Amino acid sequence: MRWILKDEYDVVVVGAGPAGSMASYYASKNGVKTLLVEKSQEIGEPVRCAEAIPKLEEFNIPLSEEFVRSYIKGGYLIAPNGKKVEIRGSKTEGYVVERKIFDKYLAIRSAKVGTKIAVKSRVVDLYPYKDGFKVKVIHLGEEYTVKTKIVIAADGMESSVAEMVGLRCKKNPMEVCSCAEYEMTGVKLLDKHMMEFYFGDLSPKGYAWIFPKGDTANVGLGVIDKSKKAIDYLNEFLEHPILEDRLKDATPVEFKCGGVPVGGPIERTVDDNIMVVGDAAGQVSPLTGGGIYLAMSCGSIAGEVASKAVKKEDYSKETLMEYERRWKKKFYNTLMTELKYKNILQKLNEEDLNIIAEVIDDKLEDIDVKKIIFKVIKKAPSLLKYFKDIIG
Ligand SMILES: Cc1cc2nc3c(=O)[nH]c(=O)nc-3n(C[C@H](O)[C@H](O)[C@H](O)COP(=O)(O)OP(=O)(O)OC[C@H]3O[C@@H](n4cnc5c(N)ncnc54)[C@H](O)[C@@H]3O)c2cc1C
Repeated sequence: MRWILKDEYDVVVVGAGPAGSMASYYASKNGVKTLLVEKSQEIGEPVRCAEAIPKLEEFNIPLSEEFVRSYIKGGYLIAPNGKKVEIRGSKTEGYVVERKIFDKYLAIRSAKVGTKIAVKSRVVDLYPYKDGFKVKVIHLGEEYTVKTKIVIAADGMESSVAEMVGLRCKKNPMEVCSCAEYEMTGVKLLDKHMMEFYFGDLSPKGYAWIFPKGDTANVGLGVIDKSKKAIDYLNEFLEHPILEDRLKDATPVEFKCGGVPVGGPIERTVDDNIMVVGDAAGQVSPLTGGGIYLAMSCGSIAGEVASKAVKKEDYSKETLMEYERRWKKKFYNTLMTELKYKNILQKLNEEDLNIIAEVIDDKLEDIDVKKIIFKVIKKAPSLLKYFKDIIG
């Protein structure tokens, strides 16, 4: 490991989550000398995730791999009065994976095309110098300085790297949804569907979920609220009468918790010699808190752009802006629209949520939110004030 940290690189990627492993894979695959630095002892651990990923087929990853636990056929939205609304379509189909194995798989795939990987190695500082950055890394108590032309900050929600270079600001923290989750055996599931519970007071400004995961299920909840811990909300949720039948034979086998940045992406994700990707850039669905697909997609773009920059020997902000243009073109509008929906959902009380569930009682093949809004307003004109912005 030590010799790896004594070398010089074209690209140093900080963080071996899905964003970092995809970025390093595409940089190395295109012949660029790449180092992936991970502070944890084991890549993929501790797990902080409900592990559901849509559109995994896009990434050319064999889905026969041992990390796939369940195929998700669709979902049910469950209202406070217990009403279930089935949703199907591209937004709800996907896979639940074993992230411990999945994250390792992605990192190993990257190593196979040439990425050097340093675990138990924490990036603690960056110093600009004429050719790029000197990256200060602590590995087993010893300090190393690694020179690189480009840094890709994929160090997750609490990204210190983005802060070090002024692309994120401590004074203006991201809006964070606090999550807690039990993986449980013995949960009575609804076929191959995930369930999402919008229950107002039980999960303030968030929602609760049950995702099938092979022999087990992830049962969790996210809240934007500081008055109580997410685990306390979760324990209350588990006691809710609506879950009595589903959980009567359930036993927790693992507890997971963490935060998801749901306030929308940061505006600037690029500067000279640096790009910020994944949770570090707030590339997370504000509505669902899902970030793996976005981290993988944006990480892939960052890796490709880094390799082009190395070939051109131009590491300037102007060249790296291709990354920002590409990810924004693909995702920015959707993320900002989801942010609007999330802000509306947070204002609705349980009665309003019941009305919406009533209105969208049909099976939804592919969610057309505008159609739903028109139906909701027809049934409950008092809700118009919330949706005015969206329908114009
Ligand atoms: C409870 C919970 C449930 C979730 N459920 C889902 C879900 O079902 N589906 C979904 O799509 N998303 C879900 N998410 C969100 C998802 O986990 C993230 O969006 C995703 O992991 C982001 O990937 P990333 O690579 O950007 O960051 P991470 O996966 O957070 O990876 C960042 C890596 O950087 C490392 N690191 C940090 N700082 C340093 C440093 N200074 N030096 C070296 N290494 C460093 C970390 O150890 C970590 O390995 C959930 C999140 C939580 C908390």
